[in-house]
Amino acid sequence: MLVKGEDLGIERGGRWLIRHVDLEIHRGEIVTLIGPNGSGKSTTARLATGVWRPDEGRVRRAAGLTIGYVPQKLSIDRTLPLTVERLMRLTSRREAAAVERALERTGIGHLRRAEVQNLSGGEFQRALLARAIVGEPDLLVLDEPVQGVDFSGQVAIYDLIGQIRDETGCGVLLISHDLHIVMASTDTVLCLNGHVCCAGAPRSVANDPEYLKLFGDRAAGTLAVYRHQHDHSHLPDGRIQHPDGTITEGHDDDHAHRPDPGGHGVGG
Ligand SMILES: Nc1ncnc2c1ncn2[C@@H]1O[C@H](COP(=O)(O)OP(=O)(O)OP(=O)(O)O)[C@@H](O)[C@H]1O
Repeated sequence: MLVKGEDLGIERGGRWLIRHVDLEIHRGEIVTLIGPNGSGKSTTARLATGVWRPDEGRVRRAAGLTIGYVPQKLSIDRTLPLTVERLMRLTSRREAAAVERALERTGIGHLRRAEVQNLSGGEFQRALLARAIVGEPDLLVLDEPVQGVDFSGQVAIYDLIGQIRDETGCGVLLISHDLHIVMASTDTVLCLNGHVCCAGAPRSVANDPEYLKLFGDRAAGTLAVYRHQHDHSHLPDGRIQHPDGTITEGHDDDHAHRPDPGGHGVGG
């Protein structure tokens, strides 16, 4: 267990931002927080990491837990001259070799000396991810790590996060708005709306009436995609076997809309 929060509540200005939230993150597990704007996702992440203390409930963290963080907003002016290398060391001292490894790991080793202001949306997010993993943390906390990234770039970044998890065994607490990707690349989903509406494996959350109520048509869409992904198997020769046993030729466009960046986390 890396982090365990029980019955968490936090009050600001006479209002409960979240209440009765339970959360548990294990080594090697990707836990994703979803929910509408203002539903308490970032607040929950702040409590989990200890940036804020809960007014109710308690949080336990593994002894000596180290955390790498990609914030939702970075308080740097992206128009100021700043190289990627310096961005990596802005808030903590890091060995040059560790910085280089992290940049290589996130696929932007060649951009070490590039100006941050010239990076594309995807490159910038990769730089933030690199910055979060330099210290090889036990837990990665990623608050909307694909902002400003186009769809295929998002899939690639989620795929990368899954690879980092596989290689390092770190736990990941993710905040995401993309229900499709979340359902495909997460172990556990926590659906928030000031409280926990529903939680569990993506499959069970996608079928939960609370989830469907909260996200309406968007949820119905995820469910369709989710069922589509999991109602058949892919044979080694590329053909597709359906639940009734029939086999059809696999077509590339069959999965054109499929967001699964590599099948991390969800069992078939
Ligand atoms: N320091 C604070 N003082 C008072 N209220 C706050 C504070 N920080 C956040 N809130 C309020 O808490 C609620 C939850 O905010 P939070 O940022 O956790 O939501 P979120 O689910 O991450 O939203 P989004 O998807 O828009 O990022 C919001 O109504 C927000 O206005």
